[in-house]
Amino acid sequence: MEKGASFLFAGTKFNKKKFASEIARFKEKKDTENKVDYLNMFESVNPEPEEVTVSTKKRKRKQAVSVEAVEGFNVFTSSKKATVVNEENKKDEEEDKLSKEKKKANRKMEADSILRKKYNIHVSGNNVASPLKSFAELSSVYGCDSYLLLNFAELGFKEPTPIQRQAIPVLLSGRECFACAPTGSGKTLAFVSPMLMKLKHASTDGVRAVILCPTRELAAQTTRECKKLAKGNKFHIKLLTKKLIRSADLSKLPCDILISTPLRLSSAIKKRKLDLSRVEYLVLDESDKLFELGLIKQIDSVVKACSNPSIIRSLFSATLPDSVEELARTIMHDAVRVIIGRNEEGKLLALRQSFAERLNPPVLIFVQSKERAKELYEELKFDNIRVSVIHADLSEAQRENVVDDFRAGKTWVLIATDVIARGMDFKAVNCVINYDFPDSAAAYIHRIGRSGRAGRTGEAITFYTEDDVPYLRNIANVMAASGCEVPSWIMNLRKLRWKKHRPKRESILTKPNDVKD
Ligand SMILES: Nc1ncnc2c1ncn2[C@@H]1O[C@H](COP(=O)(O)OP(=O)(O)OP(=O)(O)O)[C@@H](O)[C@H]1O
Repeated sequence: MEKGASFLFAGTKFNKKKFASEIARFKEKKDTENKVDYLNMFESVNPEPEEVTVSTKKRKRKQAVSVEAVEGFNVFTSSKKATVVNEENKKDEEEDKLSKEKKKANRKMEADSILRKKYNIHVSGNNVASPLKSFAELSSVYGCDSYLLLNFAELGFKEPTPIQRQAIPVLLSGRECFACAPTGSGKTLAFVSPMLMKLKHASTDGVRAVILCPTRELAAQTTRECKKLAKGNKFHIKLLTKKLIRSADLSKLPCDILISTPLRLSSAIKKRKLDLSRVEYLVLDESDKLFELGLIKQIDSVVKACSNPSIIRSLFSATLPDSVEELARTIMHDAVRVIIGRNEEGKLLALRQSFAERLNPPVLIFVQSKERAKELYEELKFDNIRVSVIHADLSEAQRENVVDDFRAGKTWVLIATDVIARGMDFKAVNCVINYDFPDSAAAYIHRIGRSGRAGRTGEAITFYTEDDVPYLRNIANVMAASGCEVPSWIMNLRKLRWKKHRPKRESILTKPNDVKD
């Protein structure tokens, strides 16, 4: 299965003590009342819809205009009044400008999100550059030299692939990036093109860009690709070979882009044959394989040798194991994460990975419908964990059995929906996993209230996909108030009015429905 996990998830510890009074209030009331209560309590609602603000402003502006028409006759008699009117006009103009800019920014965000959805691009990070609509934008927006576009055409590349659409503008905007896209999806062009565009021309100032590949064969292949893309420009593109290390004085070698394996490059650094202090771009290609091969020490020495403080580092990978994420986090600053692939597949992978690393039963998993509860059960039942499911299609007696088994520790993981879990008392659940994002703040509190009962702390993990991002801010306050560290980009999101948020999600099943075991 493709391991390109296109998911995002966040964990929070829910402090039951801190929320004791709120939970008590919640329990006592009916659902609809609760919703209002919690929305107010955690300020999840924008109390002033934008429409209202805009129309108020319009009214104000109209008033100012009518004042101006009358006051205009008095311009010479009352300069004070004229100044006031002028100032008001200026203020109005500024407000107008701001509102236009805001609308433009909103339109751009919408267009970006439509494009990302179309190409299954998932991003995280602040102010992520817009995805490319076409290769032509490289020239119209980013001033790309014509040779590169000619080379694309000559190679028969008509449209950017999804990873190219997003990773290229991210790197061109000067951001660090870690990108995950399936094998054969055009990652090489995604990191080589911005490199060529930023380096602009060949120089003899020493090594300016480094690409690390896990094996000699891959390094040689990347060198060939790189040369094809740079055709027409006189860049010095070198593959670090044994022969090159032996024969040349590397410090004098004209080299714009150096491609190597970590082993070979770190050994050249050790022998003080290379100065990498001017490197502006460092790419770790196939970073998942670099780790599999245990090359962390060598990678580390290369990262350290590339000591230019304004260096842009990027990681490209076909899968996204924890080791790669961890490295990305330690070596990069303010990096943008770009993932190409399916959301639901990512969630399932994340769940399996989390169980493989640590399973601390009892674990309660919430999904948004009984169909999805059954699907997730189908996926997990053959994994080596004791899992069961509870949904409305089970008889009363069956449901009771399921709950009894869970309480007795016979099953470790229970999959449930909000409806069925309401009112059931699962004692001492260690971890609640919101596999599907809750559809309201009330549901979130209901769910995480199942963990860490009787004053103990519990863990809550919430998976979210692109569809859920607009609603993240609405649970952020609850998370923050319970002592969880919430990333600033989530806190900076706009608060939305909670609609019943239950987006249509892709099936959880990795096998088509008609394939039976
Ligand atoms: N925009 C494009 N349109 C058509 N073909 C492309 C495009 N970009 C790259 N290719 C071609 O797709 C193939 C795969 O590209 P590439 O090797 O870069 O993929 P990759 O994601 O790096 O895969 P791997 O993980 O196997 O290294 C290559 O033959 C490349 O020339």
